[in-house]
Amino acid sequence: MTTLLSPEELEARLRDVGKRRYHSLHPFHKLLHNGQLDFGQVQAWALNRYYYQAMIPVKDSSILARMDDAELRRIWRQRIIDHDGHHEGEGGIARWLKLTDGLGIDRDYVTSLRGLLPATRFAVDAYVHFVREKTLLEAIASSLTEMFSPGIIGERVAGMLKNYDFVSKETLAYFENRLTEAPRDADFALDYVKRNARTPEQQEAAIRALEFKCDVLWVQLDALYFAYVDPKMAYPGAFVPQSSAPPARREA
Ligand SMILES: O=C(O)c1cc(C(=O)O)c2c(n1)C(=O)C(=O)c1cc(C(=O)O)[nH]c1-2
Repeated sequence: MTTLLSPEELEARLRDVGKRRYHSLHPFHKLLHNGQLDFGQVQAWALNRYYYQAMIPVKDSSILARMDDAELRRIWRQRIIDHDGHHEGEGGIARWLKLTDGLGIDRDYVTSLRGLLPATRFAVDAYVHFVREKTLLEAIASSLTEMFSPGIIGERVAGMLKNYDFVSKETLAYFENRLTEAPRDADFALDYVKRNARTPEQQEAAIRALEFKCDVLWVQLDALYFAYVDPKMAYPGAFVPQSSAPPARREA
């Protein structure tokens, strides 16, 4: 890219990345939302995604540490609070564990990360390394997938509630907060990128950063697909579903 885009043109290019590459397009998500996965496959999704959730505040702490402007830090630190909460048992990570609890996976097993697919670990770690190694502009731009997340979250919650009797509004509560947090975070990050990508090279780098992040999300679903939907081989040590159906519900 050699010409400087207007802020509006840059925004259009960034939105176009989502239209082409966001993980809403991945076949695994279509199966998840349309009720075409069995219980064990949904468990595998929740267990692997726990690592993404757990590392988001680590990633945001790295970004925060690179900000030399107190005003910026005051805004960015809210993301860490959203995921960690102020106290034990609060925040997004705790809410994600309510989902894995609801799906009957032992908490210690989830948080031990012993059942993770290797590609989940590598993809998530790549995101953390990216924000440490690239420019602050690229680090912030890489969070812009959140521009697209309210759409997929709405689709996911409605689809899962309709199609799986082993999930409930309570177990999916994680996503409710994201519907307000994600647009707030994405609006701020988009405004930052539009104001601070002032050369064609910086604009190109911001677009590439968002593409990279789409890849981080996409390969996590590739890994789930090849391990649990169309397995050609077992992943040594990874979580093995015990059953394709949830255990029978006991009457209270
Ligand atoms: O459910 C989803 O599809 C989805 C997508 C994304 C995203 O697009 O990166 C995030 C989340 N959820 C999410 O819950 C979350 O906390 C989050 C933080 C970030 C980020 O890059 O800082 N993305 C996302």
